[in-house]
Amino acid sequence: MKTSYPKEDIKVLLLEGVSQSAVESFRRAGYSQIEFHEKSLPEAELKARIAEAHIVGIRSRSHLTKDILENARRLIAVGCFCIGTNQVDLEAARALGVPVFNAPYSNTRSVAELVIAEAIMLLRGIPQKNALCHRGGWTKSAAGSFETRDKVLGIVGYGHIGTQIGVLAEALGMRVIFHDVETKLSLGNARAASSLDDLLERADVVTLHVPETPATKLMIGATELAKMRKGSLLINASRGTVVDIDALAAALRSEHLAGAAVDVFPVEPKGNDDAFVSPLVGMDNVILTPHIGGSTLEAQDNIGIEVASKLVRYSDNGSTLSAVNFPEVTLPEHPNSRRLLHIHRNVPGVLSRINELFSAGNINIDAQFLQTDPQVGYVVIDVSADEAQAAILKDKLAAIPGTLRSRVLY
Ligand SMILES: NC(=O)C1=CN([C@@H]2O[C@H](COP(=O)(O)OP(=O)(O)OC[C@H]3O[C@@H](n4cnc5c(N)ncnc54)[C@H](O)[C@@H]3O)[C@@H](O)[C@H]2O)C=CC1
Ligand SMILES: O=C(O)CCC(=O)C(=O)O
Repeated sequence: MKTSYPKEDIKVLLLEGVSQSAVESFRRAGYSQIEFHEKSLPEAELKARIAEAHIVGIRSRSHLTKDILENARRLIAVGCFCIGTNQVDLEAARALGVPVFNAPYSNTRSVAELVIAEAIMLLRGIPQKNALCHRGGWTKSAAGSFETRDKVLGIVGYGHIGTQIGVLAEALGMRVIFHDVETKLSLGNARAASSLDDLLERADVVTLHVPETPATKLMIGATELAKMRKGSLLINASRGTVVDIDALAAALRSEHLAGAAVDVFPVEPKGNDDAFVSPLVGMDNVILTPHIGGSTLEAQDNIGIEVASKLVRYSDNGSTLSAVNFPEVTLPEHPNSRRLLHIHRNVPGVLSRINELFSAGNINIDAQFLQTDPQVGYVVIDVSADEAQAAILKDKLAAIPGTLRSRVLY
């Protein structure tokens, strides 16, 4: 059957060593042209490779800027094999008619477990004791070493990760307070702090779980660090832009903070062979991890399956359920119809032009699905048409002013 993109022609570009479960999911779904890279690509190479691809899968390192997306003429969808989507210019992707998918849940437990482990380690002063032992030292002492029980954990960003941390922390006997821009249902005995400052002033351990947005950029700077309790601890496994890293280094040097655990950095190496540079390097009381909060085999395996299946579903069936930048439609299968997709700028008149086209051609519409957001309209039309009629319709759809993408799916 003639479609706009026969499956065997669809090129899938997978970067940053996304799990093999993703590769297997694409193969099982009948996609054979899969290009897999262990690392992120340098910008020029990324631009060149993505220009050939119909589907691209990335993690947090590859920045899909407006320029790169506009150059990716064949691209139909982007998969972020992670939670964060700040590395993609979502507006630019939407304006080009490209939905972006992610995995909003699959690695949250892994981050939560790491944060709890780090809170225990920091409260016991283990990072500095461990470092000293490695240098042949020995400090058998209880000074500066605390149980988690009855300590106050302040969670900034009480979403999927923050709430799980709260539940795990309460099981250890910690008292949990949180701050969020939204009103949130408290789980267990957790209580909302009256403000970020209130949280910073009360918590023994502050842990950050907000997304990267303009509002969270440098949310924790010198002023906020000064508000934290003397001897308290900071954990950041959210995004490197959330904390002023030089101010954090200064707060640790002055011993206002007793320690920190940092998984994300304003500038991160592009891959495992690149050097890591940070003002926190060499501080024994700081746990440094290479952005591996969500890097467990379980999480990566699940993410691979979750995101690949969303991309396959969009490519095979047109469903955009859970796209982060795009009108969402869930579509039933109509195997006896032909399915046409039309993505357009949401301006008056497009829908009537689409419908006129079918009535003028005397083509029966078996089902029609429409979803819009203020910028983009997405229409899926199942029709009784033969192959030649579908091809003509697709060309006519493509000629409607305001069209971003059109496609014969099956
Ligand atoms: N280190 C790692 O490997 C990983 C890091 N992450 C990062 O963690 C972030 C959080 O993940 P989830 O909990 O799943 O996201 P989520 O979306 O479920 O929760 C984020 C919470 O932050 C709140 N928030 C947003 N802006 C805020 C602000 N200005 N002030 C206070 N609260 C604000 C939201 O209302 C929401 O409740 C992700 O966006 C990602 O950047 C996620 C997974 C792995
Ligand atoms: O594992 C990754 O590549 C990124 C994890 C992360 O930061 C996320 O899921 O937002």
